[in-house]
Amino acid sequence: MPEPSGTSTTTPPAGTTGARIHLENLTKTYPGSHAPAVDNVNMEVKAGEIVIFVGPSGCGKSTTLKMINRLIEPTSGRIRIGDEDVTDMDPVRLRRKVGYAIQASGLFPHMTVAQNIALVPKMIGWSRARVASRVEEMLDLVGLDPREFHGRYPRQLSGGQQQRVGVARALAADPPVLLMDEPFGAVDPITRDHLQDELIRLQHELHKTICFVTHDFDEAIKLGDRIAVLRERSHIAQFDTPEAILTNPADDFVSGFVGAGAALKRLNLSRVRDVGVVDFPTAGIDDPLQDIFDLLRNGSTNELLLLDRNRRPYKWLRRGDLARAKQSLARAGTLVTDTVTRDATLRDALEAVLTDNAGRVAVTGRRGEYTGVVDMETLMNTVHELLEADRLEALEHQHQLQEQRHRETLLAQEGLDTGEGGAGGAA
Ligand SMILES: Nc1ncnc2c1ncn2[C@@H]1O[C@H](COP(=O)(O)OP(=O)(O)OP(=O)(O)O)[C@@H](O)[C@H]1O
Repeated sequence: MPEPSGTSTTTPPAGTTGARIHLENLTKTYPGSHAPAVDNVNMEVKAGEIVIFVGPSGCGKSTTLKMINRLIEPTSGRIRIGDEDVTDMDPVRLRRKVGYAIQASGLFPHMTVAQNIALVPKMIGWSRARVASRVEEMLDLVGLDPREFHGRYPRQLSGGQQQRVGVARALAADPPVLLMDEPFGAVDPITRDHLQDELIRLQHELHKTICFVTHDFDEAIKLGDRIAVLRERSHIAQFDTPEAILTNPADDFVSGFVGAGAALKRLNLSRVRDVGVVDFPTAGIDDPLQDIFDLLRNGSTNELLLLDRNRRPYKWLRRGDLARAKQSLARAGTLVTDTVTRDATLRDALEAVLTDNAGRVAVTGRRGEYTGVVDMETLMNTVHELLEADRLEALEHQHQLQEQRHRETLLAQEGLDTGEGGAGGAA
């Protein structure tokens, strides 16, 4: 279960979960073009999964995405959402089913945050009261305090906050499907990382079906349940899990996309919650000084983590720091500068651990409260295990391919056609 929400309501919205998307022979030829921009795409996105479209610039990612909510009308082919053929559906009705988030500029600058979020619910005729409460609920969901952000204009928000509002707006009418077109393309790398973590957290709560376009393969690995690597005209080069694409790229085109450093990229596929988060001795900032002294002097530990009044990690305190403490902890210890959540990737955790002097990082819950610690040793062991498992899987796959080829050769010698095709990836 997700941890409770931070600001007001604590129960996640009992909302609509995802619906299957089915693209059948979907084609778009822009007026005046000879060749199609998207050519005969067939793809099934399962209910509740995140599928990422990656591929070179101009290969047709956005066109494919925008045909799903008919911002671009297909030239031919069909789109199904759930059991319904939406190819000819009234676009206003369709947009009730499909939320859409783009880069921050997608917010209307002359409308407040609340007005931006209320847009689609109003358009589809929700009552004023229902819209108002939905706006509050959505702001809360994306981690913005409704009291503070309700009446602000987009220009009064940071890039990351604008992006959160964009996601809130896309989800406001509770659509089963969410389309995201490079939503985090315009923010700095750190904010981007946080927004990605937020999306993962949201998805744990909401289980929407999400199609997400990005240029960034690392982002694809981090967010995708499956990745569609597209070549020109949206032809599917490989459509598979991040693990499969990293360990068994279908061809040179896909390998080129995976790029160097597959081992490091592998770290983006596992999360802190998948490794052993260990307990660490802690004390509260208001605990009697003597108790803290005693714990460090007599206990089995020579270091502890001091928590603030909200149980957030505050300082690392070593036995040697006590000499400087005198009657107060104000000047003793080392401030905690970095923490990770349980949804952070191992890559984020490794980075935090590498920049920490003592080689560990505190893990926090939704409201920043302490939940444990990850250290270098745990990370190293996990990474070795992961890479070894990948290696064995790749060997097994190679072995299977060799056997298949061998079988085909034998059958061909017997004069029989096997009819087995190559190793395709498309659904
Ligand atoms: N409105 C349009 N009229 C004509 N051609 C278009 C139009 N929009 C896109 N195209 C062309 O269609 C092809 C696919 O464009 P699309 O924007 O879908 O690609 P993309 O993969 O999303 O690109 P990028 O990664 O650069 O955003 C490109 O060759 C583009 O020039």
